[in-house]
Amino acid sequence: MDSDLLWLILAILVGAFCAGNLNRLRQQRKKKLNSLPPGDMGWPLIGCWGNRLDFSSHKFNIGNIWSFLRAFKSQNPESFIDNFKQRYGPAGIYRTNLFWKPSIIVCTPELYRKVLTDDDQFQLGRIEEIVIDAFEEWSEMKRRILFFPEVNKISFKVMMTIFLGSWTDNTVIASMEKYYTYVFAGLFCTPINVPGFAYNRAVKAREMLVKGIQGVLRERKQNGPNSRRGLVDFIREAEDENGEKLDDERVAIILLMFLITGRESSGRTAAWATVYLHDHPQVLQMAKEEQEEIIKRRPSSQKGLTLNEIKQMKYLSKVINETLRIRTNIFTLFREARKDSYLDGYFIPKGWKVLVWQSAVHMDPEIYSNPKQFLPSRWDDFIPKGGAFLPFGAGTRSCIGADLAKLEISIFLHYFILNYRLEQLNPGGPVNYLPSSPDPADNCPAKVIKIP
Ligand code: HEM
Repeated sequence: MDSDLLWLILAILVGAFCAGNLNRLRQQRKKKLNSLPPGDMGWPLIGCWGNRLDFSSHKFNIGNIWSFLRAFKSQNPESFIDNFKQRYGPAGIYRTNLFWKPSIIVCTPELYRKVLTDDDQFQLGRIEEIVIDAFEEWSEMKRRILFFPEVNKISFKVMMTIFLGSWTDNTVIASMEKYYTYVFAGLFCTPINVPGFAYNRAVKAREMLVKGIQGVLRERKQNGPNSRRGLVDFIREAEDENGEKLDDERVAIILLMFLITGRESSGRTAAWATVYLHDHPQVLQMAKEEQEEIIKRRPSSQKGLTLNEIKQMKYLSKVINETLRIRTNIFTLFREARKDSYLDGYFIPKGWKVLVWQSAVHMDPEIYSNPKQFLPSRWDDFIPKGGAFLPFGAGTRSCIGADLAKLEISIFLHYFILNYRLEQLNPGGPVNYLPSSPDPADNCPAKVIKIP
């Protein structure tokens, strides 16, 4: 994966962006240091004892990565930012050192938007490559594929690339996908750990997956640093104050968590959006016109999509919202009452689960008229009242991959809408809502046809 892209993803996940030209900064350092936002550059390892703000030695600075990982591991990622707020005031902008990069963290909506609208230079190359290659392969087959599982494969590849880096061998990714599929199936079956049962297969597959990731990490140690590194490289190199690192098994578990939470949901949403677009030719036409306009405005020297272009896809984002509403990925979210409490005047005993039934809210005719109708235009100037549209959850457990998911889905739809057509075998066929999320019962056999 491009290092720019990796950093973009990190920026989306933690709301940070890295400082730019180091030489220029060094020259102007004295003058500018005083105007840096409040914050600290974390713990030095070697080489920068004198001045924590010496950017020239940031490579040797483990920075704040350990507190970042600790917050993440303790299921309370916000505590990382809360800590800054407590120590340096509520400005919402702080300096730090994360993943060997001196960084500015921004955490107010205004600043967040400002940062994200300033970045024409980001290239989304590797995700685009994965998507384009898959479409070419499908269309060249000239026969039906099972559309939903195939889109999930793309999603898996994108996530592995972000996690492991763009130089990871395709065959390694393919074998890991096979094991991952068993692990995922194991989440929804009876835990009978006896050979021949799905749960036992999942346990074994998990071991193989961990071994596979350990193999990749070992190979990296042998081959030395590589510029196309992935998130995993940063995580496993991080050390705490006592010099402790996460072992490979824990790194593999973090990867598994990302895959389990992100792979099917992004893939499913991209696949349903494609199906809905093809079932609604007028909507498809409007989406296509928007994408063509974006290409027309593009300078001839530019290759591939930029983040700014994705932000211009206003109509497409309504298509994605409408898909997330009508095909809610996780129909209910769970919480547990930690103490006896009251909700809307009703008593909730300690230990009882509270299920937030998302799909009921998303299909409530009082909020969304004709809720079963796929109608992206309902999002024109429509801001749902609090709690009425939360496909990525809310609060401390909300989805950390929401921006990445929207990015991936937008790239997928951009290339599909402009270049391909979906010919389904059974349009409008039955849908399975269990074990967890809506999928076409027949996995949507379809031909992907290249538009001449
Ligand atoms: C359309 C795509 C996606 C949807 C609809 C979605 C939805 C959600 C929802 C509703 C939650 C909250 C669960 C709860 O409150 O109990 C959640 C959590 C989470 N999501 Fe996503 N997600 C998507 C994509 C992704 C991706 C691509 C990633 C990985 C990069 C990801 C990583 C996570 C993680 C790690 C959590 C757990 C956060 C925590 O417990 O602190 N998700 N997601």
